[in-house]
Amino acid sequence: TQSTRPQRLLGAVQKNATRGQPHSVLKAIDQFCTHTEWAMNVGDEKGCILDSVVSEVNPATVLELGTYCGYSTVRIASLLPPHAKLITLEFNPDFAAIARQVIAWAGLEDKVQLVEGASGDWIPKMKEQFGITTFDFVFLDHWKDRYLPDTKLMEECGLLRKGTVLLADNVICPGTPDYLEYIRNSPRYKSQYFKSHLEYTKVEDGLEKSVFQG
Ligand SMILES: Nc1ncnc2c1ncn2CCCCCNC(=O)c1cc(-c2ccc(F)cc2)cc(O)c1O
Ligand SMILES: [Mg+2]
Repeated sequence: TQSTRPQRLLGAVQKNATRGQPHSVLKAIDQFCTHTEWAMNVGDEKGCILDSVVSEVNPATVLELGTYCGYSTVRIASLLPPHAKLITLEFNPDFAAIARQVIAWAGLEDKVQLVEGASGDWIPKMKEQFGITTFDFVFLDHWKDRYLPDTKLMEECGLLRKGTVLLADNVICPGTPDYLEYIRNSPRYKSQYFKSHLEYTKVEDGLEKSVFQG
């Protein structure tokens, strides 16, 4: 039977990366996606911007919306302080199964809790299920038409505090126009656009960093 792209990506990690070395996992995925098959990981160019924002925030609690194969999960978790926790939500069980193995290969399973399900269902349950009061950092990389409703949902559920940083992928390509309009015009956020390119291409894309003002 035919393998899927995530299965082929995992194979490239197991073949070319060293267990317990997150940077080698990222390098293996980026090489696979550059030379063999494009895949919708945040990639190395936007990944460096992600790294700088995560390092600046130094978060104890992280929420990632949209795990896919776990590339950005590994990227973020490898920068977290010892007792920090990253919760990542993935809707697609096949993607989640691959991501678990990629995260394990990087040796980061103790910092990561991968939850299968839709963001809209899980965001209201974060406090009771995981003992989270608020998130220090949120990476939005799931369905582009869920960025806005889920941000409003996080506000309503009291998951954001003064200073929480939201970082949104793909605000240009595929694009999240309603989210950008809201977040850039809301007095409750201070936003900044980081111009970059769609992973592994020359197409323009970028990340929007927004700080919740409380
Ligand atoms: N927990 C949850 N709740 C709701 N939805 C959930 C979810 N967990 C997952 N999903 C469902 C997300 C599915 C993947 C989202 N990402 C994308 O759709 C995406 C697409 C491109 C792209 C760009 C140009 C092209 F020509 C083609 C594709 C690039 C990217 O960086 C992308 O992140
Ligand atoms: Mg993305």
